Amino acid sequence: EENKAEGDSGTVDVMAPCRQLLTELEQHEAAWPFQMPVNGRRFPTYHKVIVQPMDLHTVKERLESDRYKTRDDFCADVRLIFSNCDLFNEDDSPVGEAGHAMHTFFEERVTQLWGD
Ligand SMILES: Cc1ncccc1N[C@@H](C)c1cnc2ccsc2c1
Repeated sequence: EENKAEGDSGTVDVMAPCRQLLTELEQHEAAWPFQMPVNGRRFPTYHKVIVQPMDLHTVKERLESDRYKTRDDFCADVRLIFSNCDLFNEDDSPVGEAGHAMHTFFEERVTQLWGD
């Protein structure tokens, strides 16, 4: 869906880079723990510790339903995935290591795309 902003040459899709970056995150080899919401039955303490769960599928649904008005809104939800991961998982655990790898990759791409 095109963004409503009118440039001089028609609409400008300001969220296109976010969709591209989300696809790269989904395809990353370390994305496996973050594709879908954490299952509370498999991890009964998770929702006691993590007050705002987030995952890549939820980010995709929000992006596709125009819930993000700026790229900062998008980045804040993606960063929530990694802060939740840091809080619940040991650094030297498989999920913890995957979270660090994904977070490093994400911040490097944010700098390349938006360079601020
Ligand atoms: C990101 C995260 N944080 C804390 C706990 C879980 C997870 N991920 C889930 C998908 C997950 C992560 N690892 C395993 C291993 C067997 S089932 C399963 C499910």
